Amino acid sequence: MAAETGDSIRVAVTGAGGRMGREVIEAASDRDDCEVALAVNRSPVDPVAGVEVRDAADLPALLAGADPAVDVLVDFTGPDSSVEYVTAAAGAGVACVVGTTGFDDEQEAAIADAADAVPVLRASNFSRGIAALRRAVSAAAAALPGYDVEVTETHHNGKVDAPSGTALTLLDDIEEARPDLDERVHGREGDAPRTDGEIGVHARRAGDIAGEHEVLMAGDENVLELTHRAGSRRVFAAGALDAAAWLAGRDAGAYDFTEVLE
Ligand SMILES: NC(=O)C1=CN([C@@H]2O[C@H](COP(=O)(O)OP(=O)(O)OC[C@H]3O[C@@H](n4cnc5c(N)ncnc54)[C@H](OP(=O)(O)O)[C@@H]3O)[C@@H](O)[C@H]2O)C=CC1
Ligand SMILES: O=C(O)C1=N[C@H](C(=O)O)C[C@H](O)C1
Repeated sequence: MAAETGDSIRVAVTGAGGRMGREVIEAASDRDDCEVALAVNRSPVDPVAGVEVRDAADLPALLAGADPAVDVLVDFTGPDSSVEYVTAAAGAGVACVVGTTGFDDEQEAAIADAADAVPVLRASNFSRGIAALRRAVSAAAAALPGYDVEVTETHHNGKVDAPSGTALTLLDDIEEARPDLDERVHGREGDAPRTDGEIGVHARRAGDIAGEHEVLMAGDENVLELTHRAGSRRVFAAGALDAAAWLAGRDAGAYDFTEVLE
């Protein structure tokens, strides 16, 4: 059973000292539908928005001993730690919202295993604008057969994974609508022209840009550009907490952010 309207859910935040972890804790402090019951980080950090940050190595014991219990763990960390934390949450019967990107196939499988035990909701991007962009891109790709498609993402200089998780999601969407596009060309250099099956993929890293994604579709004498820009990380934190409130109390299984928005 999902949490009833009006209930405040108890959230555990991993990576509490990171850019997104801090943003999630700060966003939760402004909401009535959730409270941060537990915050952990690998490295020691000072309290965030008045919330004490505990040692992430103790997460399994902290989850098991939480009274009242934690409802949902919200994870924005790295692929290795995300698998570790989600596995710990599954062991403790705690639902998970996962925003971390950059998983390899083995790590993807480990997260999928956790969804056999608890509800797990993942999204490469928790902004509603990207959810709308995905729908627009799918429709445009299907409507424009034969057009050349290029995806460009731009992020802050601290981002580790490239291309971004969102860019990979958009690429999956484009390939589903245009099965003839079956070769991802990352960056481009050399002396050969573009081939028909290519999708160009470009990752830029600069300054403190929160996240920009652009899909360009070009045919003869007309060009369509669809762009989303996140103004700050607040939008991702709000979406992740909306997802946590939606997920609490649901059955075990894998869920998608688009379901929260339906
Ligand atoms: N889905 C979405 O909407 C969004 C997803 N993201 C994704 O969230 C993730 C985090 O991004 P961001 O907050 O900017 O990153 P930061 O580098 O600012 O923070 C990363 C956090 O994860 C911890 N961490 C990283 N690696 C490990 C590890 N191996 N073991 C334990 N802890 C670890 C860090 O701990 P420590 O302090 O000890 O280093 C830190 O708390 C990325 O994958 C990013 O792509 C980001 C924004 C939005
Ligand atoms: O690392 C980030 O900052 C972001 N990561 C996500 C991604 O990889 O797509 C989402 C957002 O663009 C910000």
